[in-house]
Amino acid sequence: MKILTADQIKKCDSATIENGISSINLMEKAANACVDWIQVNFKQAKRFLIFCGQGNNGGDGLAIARLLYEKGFDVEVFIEKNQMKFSADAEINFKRLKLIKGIDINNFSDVLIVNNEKSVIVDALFGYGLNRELSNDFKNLIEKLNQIPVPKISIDIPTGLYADKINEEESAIFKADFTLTFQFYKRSFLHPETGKFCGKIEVLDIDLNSKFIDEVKTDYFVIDGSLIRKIYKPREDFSNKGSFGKSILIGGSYGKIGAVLMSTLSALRTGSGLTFTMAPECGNLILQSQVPEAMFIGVGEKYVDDIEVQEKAVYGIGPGLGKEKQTQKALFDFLKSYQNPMILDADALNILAESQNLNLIPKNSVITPHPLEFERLFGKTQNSFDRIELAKEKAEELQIFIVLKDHHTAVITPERKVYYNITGNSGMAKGGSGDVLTGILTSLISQKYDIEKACLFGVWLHGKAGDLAAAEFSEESMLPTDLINKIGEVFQNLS
Ligand SMILES: NC(=O)C1=CN([C@@H]2O[C@H](COP(=O)(O)OP(=O)(O)OC[C@H]3O[C@@H](n4cnc5c(N)ncnc54)[C@H](OP(=O)(O)O)[C@@H]3O)[C@@H](O)[C@H]2O)[C@@H](O)CC1
Ligand SMILES: [K+]
Repeated sequence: MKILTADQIKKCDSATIENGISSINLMEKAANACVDWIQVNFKQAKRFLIFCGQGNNGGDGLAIARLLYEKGFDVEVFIEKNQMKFSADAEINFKRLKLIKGIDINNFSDVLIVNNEKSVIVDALFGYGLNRELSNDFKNLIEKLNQIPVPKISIDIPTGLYADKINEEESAIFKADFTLTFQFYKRSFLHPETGKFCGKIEVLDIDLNSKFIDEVKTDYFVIDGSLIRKIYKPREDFSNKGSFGKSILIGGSYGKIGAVLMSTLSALRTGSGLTFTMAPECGNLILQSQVPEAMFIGVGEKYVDDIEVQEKAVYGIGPGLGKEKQTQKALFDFLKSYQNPMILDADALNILAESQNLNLIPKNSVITPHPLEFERLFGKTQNSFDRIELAKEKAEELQIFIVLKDHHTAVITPERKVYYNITGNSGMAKGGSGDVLTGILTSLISQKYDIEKACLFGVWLHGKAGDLAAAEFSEESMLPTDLINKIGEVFQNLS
């Protein structure tokens, strides 16, 4: 799914209107989509307190107020009575609303502390039209609303957030439990500094002009289920273990054998035909007894001191590797003698960061840093938006894929495209989750998935398995090994 900027959404809006539907009817459609969702998800609510701005986001709020009232809910509307100069469509909806006797229209300043647990606050103050910091009056209102302990819904975007950039200063931002957004994810929903204000995101389809959406150019995408269905290749009949590639996971050191073990197990669970673990001898017994399906190649006693080059294999290097001098030398020797794409993670990245010898990374390789590893490799950035920009530069410069791990992991391609993943949960923020991802990616690439597609599929699959694990064990209790055991269920649901 494409992510558009606020500017592009505005153009998409116009293209939709030029194509037949009037702007007021488009607003009605948007409001109806919200009300349909609210009716299903807030059946028990009694009273909706709806805060409306003067633009079209406010217009949506005014239409939602009328429609909810018609469905039998109690509704109160809050506007800035003295300074209101509504947009054309908001004005029409305001007039429609005023015809209804049962809806109180109050001033923002009339907001009281609401303790009724059956009340819901709806934020329709600003949407994608926000183009500057909020005035103090709005900031005070939002701070007040954020204190009220009732469920909160934002229409399109939580007020105070921009659609596609980070706020310049400490701003007051409406803290939603749910954001009902129209047609597209906005970039700000997917970054940690801004996304934390959105709560659960529901994307509501309002039939915006599909030709415009198909043709509009963007570097930013969300990885959704329909994209994955196009990427997924079911296993062919009449095949043998040689048809599904050879994965070699390299890593482990004394005390960190578990990391490479989890990568190995994940590669197997993702379908790798032949799977090897290249690890120090101290891991032999552990690996052979825990993962009998994998073959063991001993390299060193307590840490990896050599990397064997094998034909027609895909290497995933780094989990639990450590940074011993001999290990560093083994990695550099290997990178100097082997130029095929590989997956580099964890200590393999830390070793490269210390040497700053990043040109040794073979073209089309995949690196999987978390934000701190990214910083060690490429330097500090001010925020996660800047981090993505730097990642785009580096992915192009080095001609590699960067899988930037975060709450919403992003895949950045050498063509500077950015794909945000929306599966996964905070139960995965535990040591070991990254090792699982390395195994999954190695496995998919060894099965001849195109590298970009393997990255998209891999991060999605990883998150999806994490979601199934969280549903069974809770985010707190789920382990990376539970996630590995759920990979199969994700494949079952795909086929
Ligand atoms: N295709 C879709 O997705 C559809 C979208 N729809 C809805 O339309 C919404 C976008 O509406 P919108 O363009 O009227 O902008 P909105 O956010 O209401 O702001 C209003 C105006 O406020 C101003 N302003 C800006 N910053 C400010 C500030 N800090 N303090 C004070 N004022 C400030 C600025 O005007 P300016 O002052 O710059 O002239 C701005 O234009 C969208 O989010 C969705 O809810 C649906 O109805 C139909 C389909
Ligand atoms: K809003």
